[in-house]
Amino acid sequence: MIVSKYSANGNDFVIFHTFVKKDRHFLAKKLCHRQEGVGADGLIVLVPKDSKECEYDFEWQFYNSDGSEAEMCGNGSRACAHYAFANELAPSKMSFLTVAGVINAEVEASSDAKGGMVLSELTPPQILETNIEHNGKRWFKLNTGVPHLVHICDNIEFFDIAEARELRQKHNANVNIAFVDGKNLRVRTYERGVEDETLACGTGMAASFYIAYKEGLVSNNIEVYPKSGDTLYLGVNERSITFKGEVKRVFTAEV
Ligand SMILES: N[C@@H](CCC[C@H](N)C(=O)O)C(=O)O
Repeated sequence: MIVSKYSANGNDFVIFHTFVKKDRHFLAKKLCHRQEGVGADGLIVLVPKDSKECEYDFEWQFYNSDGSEAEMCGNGSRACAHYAFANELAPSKMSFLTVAGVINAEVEASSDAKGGMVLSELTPPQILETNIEHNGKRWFKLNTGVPHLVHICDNIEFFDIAEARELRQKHNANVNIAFVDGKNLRVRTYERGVEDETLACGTGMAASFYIAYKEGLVSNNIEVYPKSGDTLYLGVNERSITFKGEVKRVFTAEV
């Protein structure tokens, strides 16, 4: 099979397209394995939509590296949009169906086959809890396509992974710490399904940004810096959160 490997600010994915819609959680585990597979945080499979009447361009299946299926993946949505456009499966402005709902994405005109800037509009954020207390820290829980916990911290250099693991289990959510850096935000994320910190998490950056915005700590248009050190541009309007950043096609190969 021919697959492409993408990096969206360090969050990496194996991507392919097929006519066949079926369960692929074993394949995800195999392909994402860092030593014995291609190596990635997740697997994305583009499949055709159910009928011509559907208003989106295609559907996707998303799996974490441990084989679990997730409702959505923000960085994956940008990598997927670039893949779809580069492989002539969709126009540069497209929409596709995820378990969380329809995602709109746009691949910028300056992009080429190797990558470029891609914007994704996430499903409307839902705040679930605003006052979870754990080890003397305040956590927010919200859904930006998948569930996230967010803590606004005063030291982004220290991310307690053991604590993140506990919280992830207890709340079945990804876990983020966010630091207000001037007008912008630094974010680190422990990802469910990867079961470790990743270099970037799109829905995690969006969740952190939304909480910081709601708490009056940042404006409605800011830069967000994930662990990889890259810059993403996040914005919120009355409908949704948009985020934009570079994606790179690392390689395409037969595996
Ligand atoms: N990396 C993703 C999120 C992927 C899903 C997540 N690990 C989960 O299981 O909830 C992103 O960029 O949003």
